[in-house]
Amino acid sequence: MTTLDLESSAKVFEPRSLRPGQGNGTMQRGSFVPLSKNYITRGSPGAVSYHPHSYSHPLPLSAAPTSPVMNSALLSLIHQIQLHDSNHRVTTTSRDKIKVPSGFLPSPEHYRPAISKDIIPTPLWTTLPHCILREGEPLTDCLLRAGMKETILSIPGFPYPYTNPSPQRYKIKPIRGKGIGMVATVDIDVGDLILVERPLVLMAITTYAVPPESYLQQPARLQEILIERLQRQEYEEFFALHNCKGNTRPHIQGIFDTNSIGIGRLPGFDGQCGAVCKDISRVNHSCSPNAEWRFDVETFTVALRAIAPIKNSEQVFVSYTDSLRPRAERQKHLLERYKFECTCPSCASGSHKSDEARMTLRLINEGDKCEDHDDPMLRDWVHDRTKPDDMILVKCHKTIDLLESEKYYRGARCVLWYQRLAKAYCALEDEDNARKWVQKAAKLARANTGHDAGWDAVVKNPKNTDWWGLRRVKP
Ligand SMILES: C[S@@+](CC[C@H](N)C(=O)[O-])C[C@H]1O[C@@H](n2cnc3c(N)ncnc32)[C@H](O)[C@@H]1O
Repeated sequence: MTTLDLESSAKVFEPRSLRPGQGNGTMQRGSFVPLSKNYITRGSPGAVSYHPHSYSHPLPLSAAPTSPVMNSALLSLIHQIQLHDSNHRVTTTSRDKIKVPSGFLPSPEHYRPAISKDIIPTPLWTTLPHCILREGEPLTDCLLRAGMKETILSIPGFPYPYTNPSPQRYKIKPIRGKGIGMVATVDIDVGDLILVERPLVLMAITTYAVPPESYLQQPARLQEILIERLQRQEYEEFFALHNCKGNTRPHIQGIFDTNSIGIGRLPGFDGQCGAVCKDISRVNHSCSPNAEWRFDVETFTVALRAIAPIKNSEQVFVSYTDSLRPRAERQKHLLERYKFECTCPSCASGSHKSDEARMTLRLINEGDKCEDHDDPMLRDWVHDRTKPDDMILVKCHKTIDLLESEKYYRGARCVLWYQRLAKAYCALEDEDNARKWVQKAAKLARANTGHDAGWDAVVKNPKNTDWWGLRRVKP
């Protein structure tokens, strides 16, 4: 575990509150561009203001952190253009074929910069984003490492606007035997957004992968300083969260260890980060989860989306563990780490059927040679006419049957089987099945990435894609 020097940390402590009218408005490295009146600071509705950047970085930065002067409509337009311009660009003119997205779903790490070895992992307490776009929008108190804030602020257009579904699609309420949980208040389809939330707090955790139980254990004082910075409402919301660790460790650490959401890597730091949210941290666990969270650095929010259909009044679940592991291992991990015994259908059934199905899925994943932009299984089938026409259909249907029997729809490896099946039906010119599976692939792509990843265009017209007829069955 990395140890952090509190003495030197004090030098990089940034004030919490955003006061109106600060800064001189000149742009230099390490300072912000003043914001337009569309940016509103906390506690000063409508004020023209920004957060002065008091931290001076010892390293040359590749780009000055900027915050463009533009309104949210313009930001949203730029976002659309950037999305359209990404690797997964789709062309919808009738002349060109629609490109079916290849390989895995896009990685959320496209902003990950090269990390300078000179960066010392000094902690930096700060508040992000540095401004808000709408009155009442929450901010996140962060414990970062040197260089992270600059890298995040150098993302063009940061922070992007975000909106929540209206009316609200969930409520937080007591659940028998599970403390508090989240329940759907409408029917929610696969890929649909349940909510988007700015975390209460966010922490850069480690520079390397470590066992789950120890990875959150920052020195307690660092966490305390972070919590002391919270505004009154967020402070109360943080302390209202569950602490499953009792008095085995400081209370704040217990809350972190119970409620932290692993959000992976953030720009400017090669280690893992975690966030605690007011509502998303209330979602309980199932080994057959119906929802998945994903951190989006541009909006600085966690989005919770359905990965399986959720009916009105049903509980929303995520997975706290590697749910393809055998039941006994999952139970052990959940009991040690979160102090509960899982009673989800897969754990409760007590039969070996679920373990066997999950073991098969694990082996299938491990043996799968699909890489980012190359899927040898599909490529060989398309080009090698000696292979049976239904080879891909049989493999995909077998795997998807297993996934569906286990109600397991998590991650890019799982979505890959739906993508493959959709492509195979396009290649075989089977229009009805192509439409059915392309639609499922599109919904799961959205559930896993937050956007359609190029699949919506394929849904509209599978016959106009570059996969259509690639493996036309000879008459
Ligand atoms: C991140 S919190 C989830 C919200 C929590 N239920 C609450 O009351 O605030 C994790 C804790 O919720 C409880 N929990 C989560 N999933 C559960 C489940 N499937 N069965 C029983 N308890 C569960 C455990 O106490 C666990 O330590």
